[in-house]
Amino acid sequence: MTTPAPAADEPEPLRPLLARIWRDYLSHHRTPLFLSILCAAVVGVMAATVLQLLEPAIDGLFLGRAVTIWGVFTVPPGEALLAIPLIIIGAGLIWTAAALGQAALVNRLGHGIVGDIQIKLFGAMIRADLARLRSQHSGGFVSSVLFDANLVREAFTQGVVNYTQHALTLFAVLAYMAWIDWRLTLIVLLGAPLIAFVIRRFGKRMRKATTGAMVETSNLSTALMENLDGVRLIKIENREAAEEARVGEVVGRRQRHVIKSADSRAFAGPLSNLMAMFVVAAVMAYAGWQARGGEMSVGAFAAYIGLLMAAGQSLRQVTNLQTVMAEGLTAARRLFAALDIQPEIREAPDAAALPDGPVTIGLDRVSFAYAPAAENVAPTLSDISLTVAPGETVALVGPSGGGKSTILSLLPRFYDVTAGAVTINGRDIRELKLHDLRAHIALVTQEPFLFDDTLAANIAYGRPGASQAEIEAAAASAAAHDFITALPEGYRTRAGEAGLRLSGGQRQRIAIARAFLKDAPILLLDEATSALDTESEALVQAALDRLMTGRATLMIAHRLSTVRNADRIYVVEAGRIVETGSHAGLVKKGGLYARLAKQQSLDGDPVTVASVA
Ligand SMILES: Nc1ncnc2c1ncn2[C@@H]1O[C@H](COP(=O)(O)OP(=O)(O)OP(=O)(O)O)[C@@H](O)[C@H]1O
Repeated sequence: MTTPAPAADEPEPLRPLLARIWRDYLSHHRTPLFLSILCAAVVGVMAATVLQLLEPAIDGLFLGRAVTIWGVFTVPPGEALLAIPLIIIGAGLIWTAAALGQAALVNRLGHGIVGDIQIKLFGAMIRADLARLRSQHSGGFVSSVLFDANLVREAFTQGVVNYTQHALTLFAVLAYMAWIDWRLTLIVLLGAPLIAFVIRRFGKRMRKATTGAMVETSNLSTALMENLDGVRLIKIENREAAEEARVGEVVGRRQRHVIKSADSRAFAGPLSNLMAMFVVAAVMAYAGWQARGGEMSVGAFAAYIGLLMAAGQSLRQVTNLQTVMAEGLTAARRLFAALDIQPEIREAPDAAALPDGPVTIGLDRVSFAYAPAAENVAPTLSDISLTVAPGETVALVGPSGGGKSTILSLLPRFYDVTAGAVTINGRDIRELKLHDLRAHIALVTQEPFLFDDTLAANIAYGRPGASQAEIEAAAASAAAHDFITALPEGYRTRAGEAGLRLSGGQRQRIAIARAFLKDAPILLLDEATSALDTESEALVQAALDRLMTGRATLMIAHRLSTVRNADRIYVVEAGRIVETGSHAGLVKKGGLYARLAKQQSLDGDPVTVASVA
């Protein structure tokens, strides 16, 4: 239920990670990236440049001296009143244009990258092996797609673009400061590592806290989804308050991490400010003492202090970036780890096409285990052999947990066999194109899944280009047309999570219509009628009988009444086939099947052993 915490302290392979972010995401957007860095550079330099104007402004405007602007233009005393405001407006316009350009470019780039990551992540998730998807709660994926991708964006915007801006501001400010008084600047530079040290310490704490918050966000998303999925159970067991408390705990844990991280971020500011104030005080004392001796003008003094404050600000930003970067890189590591897991069920490079037409299915001495073989643990399936020819219906029956559903899931390669082979027309399915294999199979399960889309789209899910006439013909064959047309919006009625709630039998008939439309030569039925009442079952069974005609059908049924007409019945117990034959033959044999049939007749099942025998 909980997502394993990414190890916060394990060494980060930073270079390959950054190289990959560059290769996979940034390098596709070189021009906007270059432009945004250029804009950031202009913003950075402008911030320092405007501050530097303080010196000529004060000296020119208040003291009426001739001043030199940026060491280049000399302004006579009478013109400073006009020149300096005009220069400030000019610099302000450039600054603003660059800042606007930077924001627009970074927003597009950053969110574009988030989109790229989200699409890639979803692609990897939907192509992942069923075994892997089953082993992880979907809440973890949701939180990764929604939140982790954004952390990477923040690292990019803050890290790449803001870093450039603040680093350049810092560099330009220090250069101006050195230009005004290099000795003083040297003293200031000696104080800088102290501020950096304080900020780094907080950064480390913050990084730890944000890693924790990331894990708890994923747990929260899991808890929320689980509660929505299990809402009926929660209500019937009166567990609302208990669930509230459980989610409250996760929220609380997440909150603690988030507060710690926010505290570190917030405390680092004032504390480094305090340090900066010490430096400013020292500079004031020294500069004031120098000014007395006439070695520093008032303007230069004011500009120096202004620049010093700006330097403190930029230094704080630059040092703070490492926390954002650490956060983003931790998220990137998680994302890349998820993206890098290659599905084990893959198509062979020289996979053969499977032509359309009837097929024969075979299982040839198949063994299978969900987990890697361990001592003293029997595999889920052992030595299973069976065949289904075109037009034949073969049934799997047996006690719960025997392995029937597992056999079915081997055919579309949801899992691959551990030993033996599943074949189609005598050819191992691992040698076939995966797309062709699955295109040859229609699957109808006990609880068919409907998307939150129209009924027409749900029926045509396996054949998106199907015409309305084809959809209606399939629905008619599945005994679904009449109930669909009786709905106010007919085929345009929305079904699925937020749409119309259909009865079990109706959903089943939509699934059968889907299978009719797919018109695949292999039909897999996994307890397709066991959830239905007798009346629904009769309708669905009639539809299924029509669907099975001419196809190779492998079906699982708990109610033996539904397998009575099967060409062959395989009785599966503890992963092995223990009996094979027709209904009548197996009843006569007096083995496990006969016992099951007897049990069901005692339970009032409509088919009794006597009625068949
Ligand atoms: N995804 C899975 N991972 C690990 N073990 C599994 C998985 N699915 C099923 N099993 C195990 O494999 C065995 C066979 O299960 P399977 O669902 O194939 O039986 P079944 O005969 O279809 O049962 P039922 O009639 O109750 O549906 C069971 O012991 C089950 O616990």
